[in-house]
Amino acid sequence: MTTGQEQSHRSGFVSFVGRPNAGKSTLTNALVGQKVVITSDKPQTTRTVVRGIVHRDDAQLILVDTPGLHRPRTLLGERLNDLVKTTLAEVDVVAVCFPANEKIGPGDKFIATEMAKIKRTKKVAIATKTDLATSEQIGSHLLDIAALGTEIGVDWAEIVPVSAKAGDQIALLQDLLVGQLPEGPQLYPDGDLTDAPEEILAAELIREAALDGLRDELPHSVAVVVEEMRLREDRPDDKPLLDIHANVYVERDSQKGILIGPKGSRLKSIGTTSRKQIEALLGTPVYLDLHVKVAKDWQRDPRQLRKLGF
Ligand SMILES: Nc1nc2c(ncn2[C@@H]2O[C@H](COP(=O)(O)OP(=O)(O)OP(=O)(O)O)[C@@H](O)[C@H]2O)c(=O)[nH]1
Repeated sequence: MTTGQEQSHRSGFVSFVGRPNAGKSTLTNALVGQKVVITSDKPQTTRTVVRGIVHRDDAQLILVDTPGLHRPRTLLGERLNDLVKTTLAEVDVVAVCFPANEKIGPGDKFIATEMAKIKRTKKVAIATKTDLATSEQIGSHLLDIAALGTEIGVDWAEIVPVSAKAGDQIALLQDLLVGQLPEGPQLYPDGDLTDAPEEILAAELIREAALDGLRDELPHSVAVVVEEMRLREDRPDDKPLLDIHANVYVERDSQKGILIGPKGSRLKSIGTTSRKQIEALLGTPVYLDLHVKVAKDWQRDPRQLRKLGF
């Protein structure tokens, strides 16, 4: 039993929402202090619910990254929206991201209105990407966020301007989010940055590298599955090597050609880029074996979706 002298410990779950490209993934990484979630300049590329974990002496903040809420166009889109809603009803805090360099629009309003329906969860508003806005813009953006709250009936527990890129106000945001958490024990062991299986993290990094430089319509067609990941046997203890075999799935032959590139050049650079990132994340040298495969129209096929982990 505590005597009242000790500092209380808080723990809980926070989820970032906001329209595509609002900066949710970048913010998750900035708060955790390490890259655990893929970021991309293509909207709606975040698919897996990966948690980043912030460890502090006084608190544990578990960040749940969700795909952007959007009107579903395919079966995949519907699954994503279901995933988002289930996640949001279970977290302690929903942090709604409004990019400071853009006016609040119908998309933001749609999301904030959906959030207003989730009564139990506390809501925090975050003005993201403040490095892209002038102080006048930031000022009126904050007023707009407050006005939106009044209009749709959301009581913002906090309204915080931040820049994940510049690292501005990230520590303050961390404090404010911790302040919204209930008292509770540490939920994850020290040092865990995420509870996503390493296979999922590796698959996300490969997917991110594969998407780099692709045109708008292709990102939705790319899925990555790590088929096998294991330490190679008969290696000296101080020279481990992790073997990873992964498949990159696309929906059509033409897309396969694009991903592979002339003489396999694109696939090779996808492999090199993602291998380095996986090595940095897991701290082990990696041998990465990548194959591109066609899974016809996988986004519309429930069986294939399950196989690809959705
Ligand atoms: N200048 C600047 N750019 C940022 C900042 N945060 C994110 N970005 C950029 O904005 C783009 C989108 O960022 P993400 O973090 O992937 O956005 P998201 O909300 O997770 O996107 P979805 O997965 O599409 O929902 C990327 O190109 C980021 O580099 C920031 O603080 N400043």
